[in-house]
Amino acid sequence: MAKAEREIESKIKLIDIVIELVDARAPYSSKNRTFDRIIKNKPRLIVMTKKDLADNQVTELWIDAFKKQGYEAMTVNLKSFNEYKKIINKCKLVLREKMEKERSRGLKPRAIRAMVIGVPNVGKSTFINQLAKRKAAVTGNRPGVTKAQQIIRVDKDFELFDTPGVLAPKYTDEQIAKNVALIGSIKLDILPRDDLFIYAISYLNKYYPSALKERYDLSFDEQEDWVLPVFEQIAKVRHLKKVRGETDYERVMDLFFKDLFDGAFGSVSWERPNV
Ligand SMILES: Nc1nc2c(ncn2[C@@H]2O[C@H](COP(=O)(O)OP(=O)(O)OP(=O)(O)O)[C@@H](O)[C@H]2O)c(=O)[nH]1
Repeated sequence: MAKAEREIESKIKLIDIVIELVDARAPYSSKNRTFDRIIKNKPRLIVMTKKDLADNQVTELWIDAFKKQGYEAMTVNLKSFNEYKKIINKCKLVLREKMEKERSRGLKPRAIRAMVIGVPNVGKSTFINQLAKRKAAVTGNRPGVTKAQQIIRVDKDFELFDTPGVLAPKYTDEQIAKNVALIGSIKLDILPRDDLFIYAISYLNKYYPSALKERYDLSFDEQEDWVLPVFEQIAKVRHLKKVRGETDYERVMDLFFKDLFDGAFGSVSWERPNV
């Protein structure tokens, strides 16, 4: 087992609940399934971040899908004031029965201890910093917690490790690599740019045709030979200069990806659950 995995595994033993952050725009692709092996049966809350950038209807489908798999799931916009509190409240709710049982057995009331995990760029630091800003992190000098391990005590009922568990997504699957690139979590150059461009345009045409129409006055039939006409149309609408009489395809792709990351197509989810 790799060092990062071993570290996460040893911390998991010390906590009551894992908060697994995934990106709402691609909740499957922005998960690393190694976490499942490490976490095993520990209570887990799946939090889909970046709710504001995703398609609400699709996010609702994902919440249902995760619940069907037996997970607690919710979505948040961590950029919205105080929304992180919903995560804490949900953790408390998920563990209410367990904590009540402990109390009824005569155990001393104690805070729930949680840990955040996720692949890069899903909002782990944003969430942890929001908690840390309000409360000083205290070095854990309790049993089982190493000196270097910092714990943020949010209130008397909730504590959080200040360092998240991070694992990179697995890019072995090309579809996962595409989705993770399209949500901006990895550099685009992991894949041939034109493949990614064609995939993204085709996906938008299928699921968000009005976004393409609005931005580029573009609509096309997948059955027809559409790729070159799409390049031409984007170049025309955006008044791109021709280079030696030819459309500058690289510039078209630059423009498209800039538009994409600037949110020009509105709220877009890049994957849907298999329902
Ligand atoms: N729009 C939006 N942006 C968010 C949200 N949550 C996080 N972000 C942004 O996403 C980017 C990545 O957030 P981080 O908190 O750095 O993510 P991380 O998981 O700690 O990333 P690593 O440090 O790479 O592991 C930042 O630009 C955040 O401002 C959200 O709910 N909505």
